[in-house]
Amino acid sequence: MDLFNVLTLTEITKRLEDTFISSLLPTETLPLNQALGRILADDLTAAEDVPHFSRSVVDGYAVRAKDTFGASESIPGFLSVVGAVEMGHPAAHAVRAGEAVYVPTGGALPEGADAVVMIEYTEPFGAGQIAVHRPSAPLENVMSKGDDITVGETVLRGGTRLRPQELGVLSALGVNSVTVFAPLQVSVLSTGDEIVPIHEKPAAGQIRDINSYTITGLVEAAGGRVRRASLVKDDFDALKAAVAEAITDSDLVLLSGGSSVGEKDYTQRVIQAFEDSEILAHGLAIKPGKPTVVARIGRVSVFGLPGQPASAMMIFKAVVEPLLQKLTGANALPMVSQATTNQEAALSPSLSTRSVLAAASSKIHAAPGRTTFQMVALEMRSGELFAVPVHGKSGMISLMSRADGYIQIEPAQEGILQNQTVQVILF
Ligand SMILES: Nc1nc2c(c(=O)[nH]1)N[C@H]1C(S)=C(S)[C@@H](COP(=O)(O)OP(=O)(O)OC[C@H]3O[C@@H](n4cnc5c(N)ncnc54)[C@H](O)[C@@H]3O)O[C@H]1N2
Ligand code: MOO
Repeated sequence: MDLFNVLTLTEITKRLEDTFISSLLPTETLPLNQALGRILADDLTAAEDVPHFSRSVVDGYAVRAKDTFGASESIPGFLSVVGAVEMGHPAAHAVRAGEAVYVPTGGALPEGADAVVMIEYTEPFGAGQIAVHRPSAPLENVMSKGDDITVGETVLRGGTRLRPQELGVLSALGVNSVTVFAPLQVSVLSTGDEIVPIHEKPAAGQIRDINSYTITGLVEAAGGRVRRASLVKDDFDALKAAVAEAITDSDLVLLSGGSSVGEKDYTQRVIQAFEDSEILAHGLAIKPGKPTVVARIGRVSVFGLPGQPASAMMIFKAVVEPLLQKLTGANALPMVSQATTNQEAALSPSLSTRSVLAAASSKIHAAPGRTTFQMVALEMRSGELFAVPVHGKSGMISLMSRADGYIQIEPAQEGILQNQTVQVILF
């Protein structure tokens, strides 16, 4: 196959960074309830303490801890109850020596008190007295002012993807709108004369369009916005027109099919027909997914993903997603792990990926000189987690559906031995 300009994963990642990562990305300010999954543009400093008053974390009696020292089941301490805290109000009574104030969970800690005894360790003793059966340590059952978040603290870093818990931090601080990076606009173009829309029954020789759905899903899961997902025939002019339209409103164009060097594989020729275009790579030293085109038209990054559904997904995960993350301002982690062993890889996982360590259930072969991606299913066997290779042709979509994740075998590695610990990057 006459692919030229074949680059390794490390090389293409570097080229992509050099070509596309510019300094400032567009931002927008959104109400907090629309910011889930978006990437915070700037560091956020707490303007107040959370909580901004000391609170009880249990239902019980606010006390001075030293008044309870030595209290036990057989020799309780006795305290006078001088009041009760109302939720949503500051404590109306201070606690002095020998006194206690009832406080519900989350209620304000009265002045003078430094601990709360849980109600189950007390007993009413008549005449406004309680018996305390257990000693309390200072600050026991108390969340002090600023314990959760301290004023002046950098609570969130720019580049953080906002998960539900980050929205929680922002709400605790009363931040009701946030500045986030604008999502990347993406066009998904699936090519092939044999591909039919999924509502059609394919005739012999035809197949339904899988890639539009898998690639759209991958883009959306990575925080991008799909402007269009269209099917295009294997026709130079039709493909050129589709790409011309896509680059008017997209930051990233993802073609699939036609990236090889067959007679009707137009991707590379169409890209080259645009002014100010550049082929960064045609062919990657990656398995699967070797016939990939990586290019630039103006400031738009254009990928010709392999037509095989599993390969197209894999190339997206390995090459496109790290770029997409970078371009949307996600945390400045390195785009590629330089790791040569799995131990190192475990320490430098790629962007926004989650991984687990597991033992390889069998020997896994690798393609010499290429980065090999091996799909695996995870299985628990007698309390140990195993990565079981999922084998099949890269045209099989069920292969991806059976896989929980994949392992990345570096070009210098010969393969994986049975029982060797591997890092499984989860889908
Ligand atoms: N002589 C050689 N032929 C091929 C080589 C090679 O090294 N030498 N590499 C093979 C590999 S590996 C791949 S991957 C494919 C990639 O080729 P293309 O990117 O040009 O893709 P197509 O030929 O158009 O399609 C390949 C395959 O995928 C199916 N396909 C395409 N689009 C979709 C879609 N949207 N939904 C579902 N399936 C799709 C298509 O029907 C083909 O079966 O090249 C090999 N050939
Ligand atoms: O490399 Mo192809 O992308 O195996 O299917």
